[in-house]
Amino acid sequence: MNLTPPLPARTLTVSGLACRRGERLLFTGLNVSLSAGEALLLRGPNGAGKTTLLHALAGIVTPEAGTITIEGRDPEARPGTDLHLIGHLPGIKARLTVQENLAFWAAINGGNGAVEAALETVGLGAIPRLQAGHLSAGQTRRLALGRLLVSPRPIWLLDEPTAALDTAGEALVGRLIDAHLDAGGMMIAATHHDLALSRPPRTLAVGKAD
Ligand SMILES: Nc1ncnc2c1ncn2[C@@H]1O[C@H](COP(=O)(O)OP(=O)(O)OP(=O)(O)O)[C@@H](O)[C@H]1O
Repeated sequence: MNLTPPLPARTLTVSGLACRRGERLLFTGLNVSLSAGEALLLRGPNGAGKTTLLHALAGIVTPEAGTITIEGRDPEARPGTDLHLIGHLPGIKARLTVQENLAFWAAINGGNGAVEAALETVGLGAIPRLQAGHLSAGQTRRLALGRLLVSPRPIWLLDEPTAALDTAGEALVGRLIDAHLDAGGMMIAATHHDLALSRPPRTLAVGKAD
């Protein structure tokens, strides 16, 4: 699958990261670095802090300590413009159609407008005019994944990307990530499941050591 053009190379370096939520210090001293073409799976039990780490990487949670450095990014660019965060909440507008949702995301993310191709790829090509509020859980997840395709960005942060997906959907996620890595992107996913990737990803245990 060749979905994305060559992506601008980035290096992500996390040093001594600590994150707190309320009274709880979720993790401390977290170090990892990732280069173009690499994938990292975040592992840990419920509540360990995987989503919090993704949000810190996306710049929407302020760490308690440590640094997150993205080398290669345009220092003039707005924060977050070289990454996608696909979280538990799909960010879909229920009253817009399937096609309108992706067109909306392409427009606000400065995308390439390849909405029809993206819908075909994620398996929603037959229902572009259906209101997104009527989609099933798995179809909703597929539409959220379509956002990755209409505005290519080098860093994908995915929270349980296979949630609600059937077997074919799980394979689709693997192919999308493989193509993204082949194009020079990087991907970090919080997941309790293995992803169907062609090359074994690195893993990082998130949570307190005690
Ligand atoms: N805004 C918040 N205020 C207070 N506590 C929070 C907040 N957001 C998350 N938490 C708490 O932080 C902890 C870590 O949550 P997080 O969602 O990062 O875990 P996770 O490892 O992704 O879990 P899961 O595997 O269940 O998705 C949890 O105990 C959660 O209740």
